[in-house]
Amino acid sequence: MRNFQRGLAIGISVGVVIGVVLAMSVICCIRYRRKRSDLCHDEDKVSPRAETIPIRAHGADSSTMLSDSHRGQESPRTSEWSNMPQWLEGLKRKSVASACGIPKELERATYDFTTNIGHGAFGPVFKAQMKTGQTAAVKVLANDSRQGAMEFLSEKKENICYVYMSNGSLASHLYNEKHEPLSWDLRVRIALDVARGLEYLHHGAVPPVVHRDIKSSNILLDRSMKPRVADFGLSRQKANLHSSNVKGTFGYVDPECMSTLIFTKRSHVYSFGELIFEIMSGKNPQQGPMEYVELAAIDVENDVGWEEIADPRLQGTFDVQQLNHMAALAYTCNNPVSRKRPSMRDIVLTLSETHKPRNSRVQHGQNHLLKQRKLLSNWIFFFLKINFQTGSTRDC
Ligand SMILES: Nc1ncnc2c1ncn2[C@@H]1O[C@H](COP(=O)(O)OP(=O)(O)OP(=O)(O)O)[C@@H](O)[C@H]1O
Repeated sequence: MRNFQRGLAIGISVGVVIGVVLAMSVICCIRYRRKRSDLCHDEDKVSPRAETIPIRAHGADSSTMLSDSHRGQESPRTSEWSNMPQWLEGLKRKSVASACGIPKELERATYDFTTNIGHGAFGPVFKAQMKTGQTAAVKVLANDSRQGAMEFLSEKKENICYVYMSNGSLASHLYNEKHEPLSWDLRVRIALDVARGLEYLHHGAVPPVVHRDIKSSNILLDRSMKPRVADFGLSRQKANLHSSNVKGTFGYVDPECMSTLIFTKRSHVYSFGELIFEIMSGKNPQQGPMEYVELAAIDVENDVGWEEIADPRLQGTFDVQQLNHMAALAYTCNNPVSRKRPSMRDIVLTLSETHKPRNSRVQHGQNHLLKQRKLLSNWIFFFLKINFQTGSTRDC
């Protein structure tokens, strides 16, 4: 009996010890997993994540649509890859490859990668006719890519396929002779739509996103010439960004950012100012300093007198008042001191007012004139009344 009791006690103790050890291992395991997933989330917070930006009507991101439906799928790494040319190396990466489904589909959709529609810093871009009936633009990382594989992955992560923008880039319409010159009205509308996209990134997206590479070749136009901001390779989900080196494209980069190495929303505003001047003048900021803006600014008084910057391709067919408003706005965007630049919200308000149909602007102007006249007549009446009263007092 005593032996039995001792055995029972030992059994229970061993059982308890095993139970405790097991419970502790389970707890450790759970804690470890939680920690890992927290780490992953933290990485997400600072990593570039273009794919999380929702598309808006006039919106900012052109990089989702097709890829969203494939998010998280694993890529089938089959032997099909082994026959791919070397410059398709980027497609081998599982997250990139997963975006468009199986590589065979991509090959078929791009007619064996023969439908080249452009070439960027990462490599070639192809037009793809997907089985779903959608047309896509497919970006591929070239071996001699000017931008790194990491940036390619950060932009494309799961987004190698883009909504196809049949009218190509804004840059091509501004500079390529094969396109008709953009009308003035279209230029104003494009500037306003791009501003709305950026306003959304700054004030609508949570957390805010800074694109860091606003330029005319990253503005793509759909078949009804509606613009979308593309190329989120350098974008970040933070309001202020410290960077060890300056990112962006020469000519559009905020000079203040070059010295502080801090990229803010207002650095974005600077690039947008350059873009407005580019849209109005047809001169590419990448081709050198915008001295013509400073020269024109000398003759400007009360925000009037900017006409000389107008693109010669417009042949004088532009609204002078709109041009003056927009140039004055762009000039404030390019203020060397970032805190003196307007916010994207202010910019949208100003551009919307500029874009209003002429009639309502004239109406607005007339109302203003009427108010001024009324004020003047009130003053005259008041002045005469006083004089009359003093006159009659004197007479007494
Ligand atoms: N979604 C798209 N629809 C139609 N054409 C596109 C699309 N994306 C890119 N392209 C074409 O491919 C060209 C290269 O695009 P990509 O974004 O790779 O480079 P980029 O923006 O011109 O230059 P960089 O990579 O130096 O910023 C564009 O100028 C455009 O003509």
